[in-house]
Amino acid sequence: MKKLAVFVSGSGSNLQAIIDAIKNGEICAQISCVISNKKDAYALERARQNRIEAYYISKKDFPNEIEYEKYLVNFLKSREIDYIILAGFLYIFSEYFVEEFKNRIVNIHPSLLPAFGGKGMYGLNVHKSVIEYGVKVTGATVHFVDSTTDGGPIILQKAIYVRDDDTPESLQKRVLEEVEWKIYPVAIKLLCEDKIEVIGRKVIIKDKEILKRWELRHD
Ligand SMILES: Nc1nc2c(c(=O)[nH]1)N[C@@H](CN(C=O)c1ccc(C(=O)N[C@@H](CCC(=O)O)C(=O)O)cc1)CN2
Ligand SMILES: NCC(=O)N[C@@H]1O[C@H](COP(=O)([O-])[O-])[C@@H](O)[C@H]1O
Repeated sequence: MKKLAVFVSGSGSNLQAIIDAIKNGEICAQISCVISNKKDAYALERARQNRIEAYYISKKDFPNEIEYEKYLVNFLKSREIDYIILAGFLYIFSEYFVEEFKNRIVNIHPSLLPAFGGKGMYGLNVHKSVIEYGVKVTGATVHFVDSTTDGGPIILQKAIYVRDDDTPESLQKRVLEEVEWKIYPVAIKLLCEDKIEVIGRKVIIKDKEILKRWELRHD
C-alpha cells in the first residue's frame, strides 16, 4: 500500500476528497501524515478528525529555506513516503527538494495550465484573473511538481464554462466541486496503481477505462 504525505495551507477540502476516496475504497493508499506551514489551517483539523498525524512545520522556524527543506526531506524519507501530494500548499519548493522526490510530487492548480499559473497565482487570485481576462472556459490541472512554479508535466485536466455572472467566489466553488474534488482522487488513484508513465513532458495514462468513467478521456 502506497504511503502518502499531504501538504496543505488552507481549508483542506481537497485533502477531504482524498480522505473520502481512501475511505470508500477508490484509492488503495494510506495518508501517513498531513503537513501544513500555516498553524491555523483547518486542513490540520480535518486530519486530526480522521486520526491522521498532523504537523505544523514552517519555514519561519528554520534559519533558511534549505534547512527547512532538508528537515522535510529527512522527515519524509524516515517515514518511507512514496508520494507527496500538494493540496493548496502555498510554498514553492526549490530544485533540491524536487530532485529528492523526482516525479513523486503532485499538485492541483485551479486553472487550465499553463494559463493563469506561476508565482502569485494561488487561491482566489487565480479565479479573479480568469474573470478579469474574460476567458470562456476554466477548470483545474493536476501536474507533477518540478523546479518551476506550475510548469511540471500535466497529468489530468478538466474544463468547465465560466458564467457571465460568475464572481471569483462562485467560480472557485464550482471549480472545487465540479473539477478538483473529482480529478485529484482519480489522479492519485492512477499514481498509486502505477498507471502513469512520464516521457519527457508527456504523461501517458495507462488506464483508459477510468478516464472514460470520469469523462476525462482525451483520445
Ligand atoms: N517547485 C514547486 N513548488 C510548488 C509548486 C510547483 O509547481 N513547483 N506548486 C505550488 C502550488 N502553487 C500552485 O499550484 C503555488 C503556491 C504558491 C504560490 C505563491 O506565489 N506563493 C507566494 C506566497 C503565498 C503565501 O505564503 O501566502 C509566494 O511564494 O510569494 C504560487 C503557486 C506548491 N509548490
Ligand atoms: N496554486 C495553488 C492553488 O491555488 N491551489 C488551490 O488552493 C485551493 C486549496 O483549497 P483546499 O485547501 O480547500 O484544498 C484549491 O482550489 C487548490 O486548487
